[in-house]
Amino acid sequence: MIVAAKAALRAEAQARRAAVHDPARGAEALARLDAVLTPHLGRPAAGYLPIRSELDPRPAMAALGRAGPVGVPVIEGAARPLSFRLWTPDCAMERGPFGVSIPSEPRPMVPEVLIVPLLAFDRRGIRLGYGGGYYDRTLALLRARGPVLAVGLAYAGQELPDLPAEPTDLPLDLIVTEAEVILP
Ligand SMILES: Nc1nc2c(c(=O)[nH]1)N(C=O)[C@@H](CNc1ccc(C(=O)N[C@@H](CCC(=O)O)C(=O)O)cc1)CN2
Ligand SMILES: Nc1ncnc2c1ncn2[C@@H]1O[C@H](COP(=O)(O)OP(=O)(O)OP(=O)(O)O)[C@@H](O)[C@H]1O
Repeated sequence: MIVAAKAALRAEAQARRAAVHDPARGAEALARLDAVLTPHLGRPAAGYLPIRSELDPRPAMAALGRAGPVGVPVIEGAARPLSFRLWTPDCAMERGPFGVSIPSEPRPMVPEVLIVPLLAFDRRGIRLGYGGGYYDRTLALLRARGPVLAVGLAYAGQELPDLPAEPTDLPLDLIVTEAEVILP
């Protein structure tokens, strides 16, 4: 039931995000993201390299990278948590699974602060992703090891009133949009 409801929402959420994708909105969201991340500069962090109409977090990742290690996610296989490879703005990249760019050099790192991509979110911090369950498995693993800050980065137009949630869905700690910072 929930799995089918999520699948139907994904197509709608992709279209909604594509419709609000915009560099000016992205810049406003990144200004808010910088303010949120400033107290965490120096902690190991992870961002992501955007695909489709995802908001581009690379300016924030570059700032984090001047203060500490920054990684990006790598799919290790279905039903497995993500791993993270060290990323710098000029590092050599290659094409990974699902057309996502990953650093060619597999220098592993473990993030404590994560900028998380998403298709849709709600005010409770529930997120809808592409459906692999990768971030849920990854956050479960990282949170079992120590304190983690998971920050969803999205356009305000990606909000939906009440996303269907499974027991494995772990809420985000914060959601940053061009309009506001949401504390679930
Ligand atoms: N930029 C970015 N990097 C990321 C993620 C992400 O959401 N965004 N991920 C977050 O987990 C992981 C990649 N996960 C992904 C999973 C599926 C698809 C995808 O395109 N799925 C197809 C369906 C494919 C199928 O059914 O076989 C689709 O949505 O059309 C893309 C990325 C790791 N890196
Ligand atoms: N920690 C977990 N342990 C076992 N199964 C999990 C876990 N997290 C998620 N799953 C499974 O993965 C499936 C897909 O998860 P979900 O719909 O939350 O993906 P998503 O958050 O949209 O995708 P992604 O995180 O890859 O962007 C779920 O239906 C669930 O069965």
